[in-house]
Amino acid sequence: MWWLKDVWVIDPSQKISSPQDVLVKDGNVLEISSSMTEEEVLAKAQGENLEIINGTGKFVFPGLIDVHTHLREPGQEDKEDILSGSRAAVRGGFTTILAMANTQPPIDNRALVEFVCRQGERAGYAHVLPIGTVTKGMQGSELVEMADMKAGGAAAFSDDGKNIQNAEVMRLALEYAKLTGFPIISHCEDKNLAGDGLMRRGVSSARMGLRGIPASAESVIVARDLLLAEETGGKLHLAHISSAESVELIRRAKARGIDVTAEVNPHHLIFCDEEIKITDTVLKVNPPLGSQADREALIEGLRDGTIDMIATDHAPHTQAEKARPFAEAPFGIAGLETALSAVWQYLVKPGKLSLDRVIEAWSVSPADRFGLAGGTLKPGTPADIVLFDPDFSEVIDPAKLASKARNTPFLGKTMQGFPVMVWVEGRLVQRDRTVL
Ligand SMILES: NC(=O)N[C@@H](CC(=O)O)C(=O)O
Ligand SMILES: [Zn+2]
Ligand SMILES: [Zn+2]
Repeated sequence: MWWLKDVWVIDPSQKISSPQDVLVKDGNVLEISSSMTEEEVLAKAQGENLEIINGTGKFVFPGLIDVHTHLREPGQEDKEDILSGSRAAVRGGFTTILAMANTQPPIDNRALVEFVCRQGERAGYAHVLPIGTVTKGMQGSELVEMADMKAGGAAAFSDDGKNIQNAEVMRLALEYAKLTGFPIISHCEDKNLAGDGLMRRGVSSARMGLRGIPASAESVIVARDLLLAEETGGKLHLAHISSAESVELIRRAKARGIDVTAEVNPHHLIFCDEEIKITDTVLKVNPPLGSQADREALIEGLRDGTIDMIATDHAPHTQAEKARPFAEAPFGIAGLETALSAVWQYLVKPGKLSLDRVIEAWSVSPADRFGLAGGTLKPGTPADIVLFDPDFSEVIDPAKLASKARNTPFLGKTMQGFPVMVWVEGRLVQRDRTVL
């Protein structure tokens, strides 16, 4: 049994944000209360071994749920695999991760869904839930067998990495997915507008002489998908929203009652196109980083609830791939191990976002939208818990990363604010930044 003493508990699902004590027993949260005596706790332990953690100055919140991670297994295990990715997850404070379907082969049938579930269970760290593709082979034309994949353990459907260009296929997908109750996760990118662009089109791309991707490459598909969601009554989730224009479209759609949710990645909240260097591909990501005005609009959208969730879009790549010239390197930023710290340091500490809102957006909302366990510390629920130390500082050292990937903009930097203990179903899986 665990007694987390004098911690600041943030649980937006129960409207708690105050100093409390937390008891964890038999894999579940037993009790949250602000007045526990040693006698009471010992009586509850019923002779079981009791570990007391002094949490003064630290936060406890429900484990983060990341609805957008690329774990690369099967097929590209040199970039990441389910074991390394789920270890990286608990190191970063995530107790549940949704694994994107753009593996090799893509997760487009029940057998593959079951394979990902099984590898996640074997790894035994964060809960790993597979996202199935929307179309067979991610080819954008023929729908997968959604009900069968749901029965196998899929949690959502997405052709992430590629946009479904054919609007009729997207319409059918939204309609058909209603049978499962799952959202279709859309990677909004018009292929023709994006062309072979390398970064967001604007002053910076012009200055660097790099081919640009206009903001409209995203927003025209956001608009299309919102219209299709309205027409079908289907559930839509928009991945990695990156522009002010998209935020405004979502705001209006929500006012109309369209069943849409949206996520934003930490890198779009923290960096902008001006920071990209042609000699360093680490900020080469899809969708590309926008302008400062986009970044501000994304923060405002997250604050006012237009954007529901934060998600890492953890996109691991090998060092050899990322060492290629800018035009040839793959898009993607690895995020699992640094994302929470980055959000703490760049957004919460400077007062741009409250920690309560961050937990709501990274734990409660994902659980609600995708119908997942977690996102709460309600007594009787599985203890997926994070103890976060805002003062803990660490150099992002490649030797310490649990992920196979090194493509993070924070490599070598000193960061502050980290999860220092993480439990999955009451089992301690990370302590003092070491995965157990
Ligand atoms: N985000 C990225 O830049 N890359 C992702 C694909 C994606 O999320 O669209 C990847 O799979 O590497
Ligand atoms: Zn994508
Ligand atoms: Zn992605």
